[in-house]
Amino acid sequence: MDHSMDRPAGFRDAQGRHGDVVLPARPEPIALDPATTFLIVVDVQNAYASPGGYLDRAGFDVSGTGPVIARIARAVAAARAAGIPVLWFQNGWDPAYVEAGGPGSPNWHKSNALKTMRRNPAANTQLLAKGSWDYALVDALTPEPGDIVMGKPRYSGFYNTPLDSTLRARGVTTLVFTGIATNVCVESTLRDGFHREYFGIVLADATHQAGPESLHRAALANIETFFGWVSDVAAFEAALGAPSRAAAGADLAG
Ligand SMILES: NC(=O)N/C=C\C(=O)O
Repeated sequence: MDHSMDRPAGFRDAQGRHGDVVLPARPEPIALDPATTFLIVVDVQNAYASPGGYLDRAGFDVSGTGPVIARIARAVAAARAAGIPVLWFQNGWDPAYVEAGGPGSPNWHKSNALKTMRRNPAANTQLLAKGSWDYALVDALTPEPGDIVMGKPRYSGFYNTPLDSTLRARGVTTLVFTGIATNVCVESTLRDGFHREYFGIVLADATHQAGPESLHRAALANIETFFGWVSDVAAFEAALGAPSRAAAGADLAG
């Protein structure tokens, strides 16, 4: 069924933004135009989502990532059906770790991946190294032709990447975020986007934290209050006229 007639065309939201799609969100609904919107999938790599990956080895709980990945797949399908481009980030560095920075870089001191490797050199693991299983996107999510796959060397997707020029060349104003981790790379990229005049929206149930769940909630509260908008996958699907599994009574966790 074509739901496009159910939506008010040319809606102007509380921010005065104009868009054909109205997305229910906190702190208020936000209008978006699929022609000027990107869906960003942040770092859904084995490192961040799979047992045996970097976060798991560093002592972070990744047991809740499965349902999140399933909801990311739904958001990706809804975006593609609406003509919204999908951009996949992969966090990491060259196998020699030049891009990670040495002791002169705060990244060298703060990265838990680098610290985990230094703590146990005998394990000889190459966490987040390009070309490794750890760096690869999870098997359940596969970019398609027409998607953009972009590496990034730090938490923010804007730092030392062609993200800004890629978006500006396409007239993009609005970024819809999914991925891992809510409180690190998702929040960092959304914040950097805010400072470059991009409207950032997080689909909360398509993100997962690094650390305790309280960090996920805190990041979302911070984003909702200061930097952007918070919505969810069922609302995104419904706003785009995609069939929503939630509306059909399906298990949201699945
Ligand atoms: N993708 C992320 O949010 N990464 C979080 C931590 C790290 O990369 O060490």
